[in-house]
Amino acid sequence: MASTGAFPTPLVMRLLAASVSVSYKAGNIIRDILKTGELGIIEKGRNDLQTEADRAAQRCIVATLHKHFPKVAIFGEESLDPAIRIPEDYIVKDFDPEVLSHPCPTGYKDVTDDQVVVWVDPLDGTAEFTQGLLDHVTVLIGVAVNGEAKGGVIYQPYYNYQEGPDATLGQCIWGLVGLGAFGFQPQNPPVGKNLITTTRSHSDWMVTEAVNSCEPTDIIRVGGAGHKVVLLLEGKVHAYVFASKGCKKWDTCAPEAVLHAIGGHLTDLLGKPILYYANVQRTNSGGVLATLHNHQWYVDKIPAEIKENFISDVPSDGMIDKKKQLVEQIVCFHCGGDAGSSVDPPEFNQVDYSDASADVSELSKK
Ligand SMILES: Nc1ncnc2c1ncn2[C@@H]1O[C@H](COP(=O)(O)O)[C@@H](OP(=O)(O)O)[C@H]1O
Ligand SMILES: [Mg+2]
Ligand SMILES: [Mg+2]
Ligand SMILES: [Mg+2]
Repeated sequence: MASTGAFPTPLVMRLLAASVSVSYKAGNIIRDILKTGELGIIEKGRNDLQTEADRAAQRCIVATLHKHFPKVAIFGEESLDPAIRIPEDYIVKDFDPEVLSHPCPTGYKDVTDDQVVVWVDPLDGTAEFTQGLLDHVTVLIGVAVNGEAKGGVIYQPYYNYQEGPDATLGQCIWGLVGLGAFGFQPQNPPVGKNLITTTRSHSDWMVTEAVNSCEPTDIIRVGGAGHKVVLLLEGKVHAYVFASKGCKKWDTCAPEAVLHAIGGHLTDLLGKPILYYANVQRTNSGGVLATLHNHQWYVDKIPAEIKENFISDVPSDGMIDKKKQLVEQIVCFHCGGDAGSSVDPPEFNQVDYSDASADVSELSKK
């Protein structure tokens, strides 16, 4: 693995490099499962589906990152059956050389395991995936540092799929706040329009009302938080407005980091930051608002009657630490680390690594 001369490669860069590499594998797994036609759909709740592709991709990503970074807290969307064994080839050994070729921004050089939380959405846009709207699907791996979204990987497994059966599928976008974002062509949205994207499968009157209050010239209803942020990155929309508590931390961590890395913003509807500490509530109770430019204009456009239905992660007195104590106590999962950790949050997938015998112990050393 590359390192910076006599100094070991900093944790954040290694995490991002491993996340980029494993996102390609997760994309392969998703495409292979779709080809079998056996999606194994489970209804987790109302309008909330899980497929075998969600399950398998999460196993691959979490097992890989856990193997390389055993002391980092990793939270995935899906609750998984711990009895299911993970195939050996799900453990990806590579660390993306392109990521490692970049210098680590100064602020991350001393970041330690306990300051990092990884948020994994193995397949964002599941509803659309089951309906064949494949370009709405992304794999999201977000790296939070001290509770803030800083690094992100957005892998699009079906990028290019309109080009026909011989096209090479997939695009990996990644970014780190302070370094930049890579793997796509940044574009500014068209002048003289106000294109707003929002959910296509989780809408209600408040979602629509909030979009309308932002004076859209066009409304683009598509699936996936990751996909909607890609539309922002590519200059296809001006804002992503979602007045709902339906998105979770794994939906927004990676997209927020990539967007922020090129100067954009992803906040709640009140314009307050979304927090990504290990013990923060999973739900984005403040809704989601993302833009590349003019963020405050959109915050100001959301009517007070809508805003009052949403609760920021950051309390009005700005005391984040106090708020942290108020959230439901969830003991963070530090594999092989903190001996006091006895309870896994329900969202954390409990995986069986016994078949995953790839020897990556050298790589996890600092
Ligand atoms: N009401 C709701 N219930 C459950 N999940 C919701 C939801 N609203 C949004 N989400 C989740 O937020 C993500 C983006 O939603 P949307 O595509 O509607 O914009 C999706 O992630 P997943 O597809 O990873 O589950 C979706 O499931
Ligand atoms: Mg889901
Ligand atoms: Mg999602
Ligand atoms: Mg998902």
